[in-house]
Amino acid sequence: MIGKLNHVAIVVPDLPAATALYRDTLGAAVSQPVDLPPHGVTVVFVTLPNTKIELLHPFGEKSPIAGFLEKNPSGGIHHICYEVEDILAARDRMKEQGARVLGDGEPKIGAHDKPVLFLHPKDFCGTLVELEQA
Ligand SMILES: CC(C(=O)O)C(=O)SCCNC(=O)CCNC(=O)[C@H](O)C(C)(C)COP(=O)(O)OP(=O)(O)OC[C@H]1O[C@@H](n2cnc3c(N)ncnc32)[C@H](O)[C@@H]1OP(=O)(O)O
Ligand SMILES: [Co+2]
Repeated sequence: MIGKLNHVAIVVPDLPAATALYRDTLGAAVSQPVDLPPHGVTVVFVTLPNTKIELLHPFGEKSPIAGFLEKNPSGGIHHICYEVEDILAARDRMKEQGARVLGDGEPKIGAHDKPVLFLHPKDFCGTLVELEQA
């Protein structure tokens, strides 16, 4: 059911430093930072030939990544995002299979203006999974 790997997300303590690392040291194409208040994150996208890397930093008081950064002060891989053709069909299938869909179960519009959902890391081998409608 899942398709392409859309992105791998890394939570970072210092977004300008991480941007410089990917742009100058690794030589990648890096976007400007974008604040996404409904998601509680500021995001920088690194575009690679076959996928993207999402550099994340908490935005606002109630960021869902604040706890992760506290536990991983130098940063770390936070989630992996797979594309699906139909987000609502994917959600219903996940529920039928017994996987926990996070939040209220309704898709939100993600960083690429497409609907996204998150699945509990304890149900997917310790990895937080994001599904994005292609
Ligand atoms: C905009 C966008 C986009 O691409 O379009 C984005 O990606 S936005 C990306 C940011 N948005 C999200 O992440 C939304 C979905 N995330 C959430 O709802 C939350 O972050 C949770 C995944 C439920 C975790 O919440 P919180 O850190 O408050 O819970 P917690 O500390 O009680 O964690 C419960 C257990 O899960 C583990 N845990 C927490 N976050 C984890 C992660 N990212 N990867 C693997 N394990 C993780 C904890 O260590 C703990 O395990 P132990 O009990 O064994 O210690
Ligand atoms: Co993401």
